Amino acid sequence: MLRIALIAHDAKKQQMIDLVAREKEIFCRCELVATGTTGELIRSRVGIQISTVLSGPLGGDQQIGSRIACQTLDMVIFFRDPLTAQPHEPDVSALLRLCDVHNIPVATNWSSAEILLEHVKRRLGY
Ligand SMILES: O=C(CO)COP(=O)(O)O
Repeated sequence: MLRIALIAHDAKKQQMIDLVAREKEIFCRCELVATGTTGELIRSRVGIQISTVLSGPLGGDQQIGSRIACQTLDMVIFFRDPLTAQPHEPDVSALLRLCDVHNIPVATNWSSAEILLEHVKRRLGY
């Protein structure tokens, strides 16, 4: 089963909910993990099974990064807010850096997420 991390900064959380709701059938067939607030929102608004780590600013990005380093994640969708400074910017950079270190596909906006999901659909035989 494909293991996908879902993360969204506050200004992008609605976009993440919209994406997961739209592609619910696909996401239901994946193993999902999210940072705390993103995951709780997805769970309550979309009604999909998703495990959570800590909230991003409290270490959640680092926990996701650890999974990337341990090779227990296959893909990351991380809707970053490029217009707002984040107190945990070093953690955000570290997570994205680890995706590059371990060659993990990462989408940081809607268009790239759609392209990654096309790949997921093909893998699932759609
Ligand atoms: O801050 C985040 C990613 O950097 C996301 O964390 P939350 O999902 O807990 O809001």
